[in-house]
Amino acid sequence: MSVGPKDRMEEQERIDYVLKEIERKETALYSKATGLKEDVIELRKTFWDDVTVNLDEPDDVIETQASIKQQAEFLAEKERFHGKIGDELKVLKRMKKSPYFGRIDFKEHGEDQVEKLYIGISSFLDRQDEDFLVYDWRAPISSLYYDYALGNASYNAVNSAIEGEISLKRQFIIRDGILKGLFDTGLTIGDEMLQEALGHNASTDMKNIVATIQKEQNRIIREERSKLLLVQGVAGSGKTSAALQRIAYLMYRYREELNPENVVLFSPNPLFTGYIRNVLPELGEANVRQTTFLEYLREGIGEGFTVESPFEQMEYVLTKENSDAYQTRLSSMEYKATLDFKKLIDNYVEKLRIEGMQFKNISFRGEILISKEEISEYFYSLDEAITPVNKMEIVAKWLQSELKQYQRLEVKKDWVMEKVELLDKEAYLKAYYEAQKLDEDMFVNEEKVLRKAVVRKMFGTLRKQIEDFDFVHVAKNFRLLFSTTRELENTPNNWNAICEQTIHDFSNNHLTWEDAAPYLYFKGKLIGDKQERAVRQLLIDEAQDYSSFQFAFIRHLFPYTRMTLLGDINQAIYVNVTKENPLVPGIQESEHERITLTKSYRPTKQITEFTKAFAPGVEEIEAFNRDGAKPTLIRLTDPSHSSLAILAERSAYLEKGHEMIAVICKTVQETERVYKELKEAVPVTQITEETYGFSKGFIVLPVYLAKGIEFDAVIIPDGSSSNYKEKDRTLFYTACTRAMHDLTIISGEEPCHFIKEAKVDTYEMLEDEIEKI
Ligand SMILES: Nc1ncnc2c1ncn2[C@@H]1O[C@H](COP(=O)(O)OP(=O)(O)OP(=O)(O)O)[C@@H](O)[C@H]1O
Repeated sequence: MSVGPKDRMEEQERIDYVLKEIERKETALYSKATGLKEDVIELRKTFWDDVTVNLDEPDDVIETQASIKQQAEFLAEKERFHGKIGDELKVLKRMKKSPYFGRIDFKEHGEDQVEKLYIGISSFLDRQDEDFLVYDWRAPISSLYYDYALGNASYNAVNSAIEGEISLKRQFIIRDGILKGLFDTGLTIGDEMLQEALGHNASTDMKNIVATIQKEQNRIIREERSKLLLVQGVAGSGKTSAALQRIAYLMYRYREELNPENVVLFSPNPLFTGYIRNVLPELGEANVRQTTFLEYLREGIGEGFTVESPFEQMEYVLTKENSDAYQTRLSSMEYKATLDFKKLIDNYVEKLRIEGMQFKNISFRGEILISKEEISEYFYSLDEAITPVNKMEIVAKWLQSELKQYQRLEVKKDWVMEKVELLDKEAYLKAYYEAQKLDEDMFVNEEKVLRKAVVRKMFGTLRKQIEDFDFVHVAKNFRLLFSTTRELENTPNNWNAICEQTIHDFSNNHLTWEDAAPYLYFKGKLIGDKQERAVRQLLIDEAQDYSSFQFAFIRHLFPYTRMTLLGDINQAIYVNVTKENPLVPGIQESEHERITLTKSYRPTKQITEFTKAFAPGVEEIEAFNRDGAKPTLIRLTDPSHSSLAILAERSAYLEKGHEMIAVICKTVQETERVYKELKEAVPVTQITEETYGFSKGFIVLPVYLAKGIEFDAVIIPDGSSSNYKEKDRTLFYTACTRAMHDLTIISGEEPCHFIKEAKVDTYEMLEDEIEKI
């Protein structure tokens, strides 16, 4: 459909009009904000003037408290209001650049008038606050824009479906208030806009996609019925984008009930967390709780252990094939990823209800006050039917009261007076005033009070230990699981060897990644865990990398939470976790909705056509129709020329205008080697597990840190058959699909067999070109 100059002029006039209205609103808000700011400053200055302070009688104290509270609330309300205006102003500032991106003309059945609906990042009303000049993209009516072509259409209003007809669907590219592009389309969202969105250079910050959300992605964003939403999507199909717009949608839809703290997003690594941090603020929403599962586990496990990261586990798998313990470790990983292992833990906890629970002595100044045997005796004297967690609560109460007795005895001992001198000034004064209040001999009292103060302070640590259930020897109990449960049914053949290996790691206070979630789960079974009851929505990106055990544990931790799992089985890079992953089609899950995305938007058509030949899965992969050069394979007779080849490709890509060029390696070992060689020649950044952000330029990183991220061009420095074997298929596929515009694979004479699976006309081959230079 063609758009004429008249349409263009009319649309620009409307943009100008809306911009003027935005500016008017902005001015009004600014003056309101300035007034409020002055009020807040004044209120802070004169806070105490309006508070009646009288502490003579208990009644007066209560009245004073009420008065302070009232004044504080008044101030907080003003500050909140000021903050809200600030947020509104931020949105208006963004709207001034591009007030909207879409328009649909919709005639509701039974109405005479066609309504022109303009859709942008936020709603904007006219000056009478009556008509919408712009509709928020998340408003129910805006779903028309994403879900329908021209013709019959409907959307869900409060209680019913509104039916009608769309007679026009128009898309705008507006930059700094100027109309740069205008397309009418009969399709859902036209190709032109997508071409424009995807044709840009890659960025260090992810962009929002609200202007070009596709119908399938819109389903993910707006799905509200299911408790569990499973999204399997091929590389670059917009899973992360949909997840973030979904959060923005839910925050809008449930703005009365949902705060940023009620939503948690698990992402694969800190670099990725940094990469997506701007999407929600750009849409006018605050960032929700974002963390990695590793961080979450480390926090729960505490400081007693070093916890291996999934990346360290991965590096082990990829580089330690020759170590003696390798096979045992692999089967340990496999088994500990399963629900069988969870069952084993559950059975073991059941056994501990009857016997064998390990405790720690409660000691004070080198002397055992309450022995572990006494604690055990008390524990097992309680009714067997009570769960261990509830029993621990009872034991803790008992210990606190026992402690009180010891505290009383301790006060009279000689050592106490020596410690009195070490009391800080505040504690000393407190004790002194307390003594003064007692109606007896001041001198005698002072010593008594000071003694008590010293002992109370020193017993404080013990009380805290009991409060934290630190009288239970969780680590020893877990370790004993591996020495008392030998040769069980359903355990792997080499269970004994696995047990020895686990005990060895444990004795060094080290938890492998495969043990981390099981240990925390076990800990929770004994002393209770931090169930996240306030969390309403949990989104897990790269969900293909979680094991069945980890999922079961997450469900246990988030009992009242709706979950969205997004991932790609093709990119499951961790060993043995995929078998029972809920993303695998056919895996039984109750009350769930499954959405599959098959179109890949990130890479050019040429890259997708090449990579889909060796994609590990069986599902269809459809390329988005964006043109680029075919991927290049550079075969070297002398592999030591690899750096030269990388540098030549880098120069060519810079010349093409690429700003983010990544050399993606298989392992950290390879990354370090390549980085060392390259940094002698050009500025280059190495990305490690601790990297929280990166700038544009030339970077080197292992594939598992590139998960979820994209680059203008990707160079794979060693795609030889000696480096990538069949078991590395998902790694190789993940590395290749990070490229938006260009992909180069360098190999020795024998490229990995995945490349041979691709048709020869899907890539360019250069042989010995570099060597000729
Ligand atoms: N509807 C869309 N409009 C514009 N851009 C889109 C759209 N969908 C996806 N993209 C772009 O495609 C790229 C890939 O998206 P995203 O990272 O969300 O995909 P993904 O499925 O999470 O990828 P992967 O699994 O490979 O990490 C991003 O640049 C994103 O902005």
